[in-house]
Amino acid sequence: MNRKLFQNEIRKIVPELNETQLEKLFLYAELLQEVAYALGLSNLSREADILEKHLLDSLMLLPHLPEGPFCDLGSGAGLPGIPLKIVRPETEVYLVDSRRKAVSFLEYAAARLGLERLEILKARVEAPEVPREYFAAVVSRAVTALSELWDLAYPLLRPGGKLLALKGPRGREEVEALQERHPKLPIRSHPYELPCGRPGTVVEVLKSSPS
Ligand SMILES: C[S@@+](CC[C@H](N)C(=O)[O-])C[C@H]1O[C@@H](n2cnc3c(N)ncnc32)[C@H](O)[C@@H]1O
Repeated sequence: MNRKLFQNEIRKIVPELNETQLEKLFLYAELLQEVAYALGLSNLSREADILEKHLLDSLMLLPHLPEGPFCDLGSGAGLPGIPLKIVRPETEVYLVDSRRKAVSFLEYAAARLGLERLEILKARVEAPEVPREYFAAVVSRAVTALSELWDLAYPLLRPGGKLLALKGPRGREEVEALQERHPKLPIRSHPYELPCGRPGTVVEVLKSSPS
């Protein structure tokens, strides 16, 4: 996907996107291509693939993302957290990853992109320094199966908050496994398809408010 096509696709999701945000998305794509790939934090080396399969894919979460602070669990090179932060600059965001290499890249990228109200934590998400019952959403891609992800995200979410997981073709099986464990848990699946034809699903799991 070239830059022009990317721009058109992004504007379908974020009609109010401004030039600064667009420039930041392109700069972030360059950092993924030049730095994250060399560090082994990204498996894609072509800008066209990075724009579509990393950035556009991450932004598929946006229509489901509530207002309020969110945490990217197992952020790696910043996916999906950094693209979401670029288009929601006022939102408080935590990027959490246990790997030093990932955190060093995240700190470098945040400085180059001039991102504020951004906490980068080198920690396992189970660790006490990650706020509990605080986040309106926990977002995550390519970290672990949905059932385990729910166990990790649940304590971080405020009541009424939601887990938003980007899942590939195995998403349906993972939803069924979680639903079997928790029959009453409100789970919704939002399927999508990237322009290259690759299917994905945003899985949304709600932490109920006490009644
Ligand atoms: C395959 S990478 C995916 C990175 C990124 N989310 C993406 O989509 O490209 C998984 C990342 O999750 C991190 N991770 C796995 N379990 C974690 C945990 N319990 N706490 C914090 N980070 C974790 C790993 O260190 C790794 O960087």
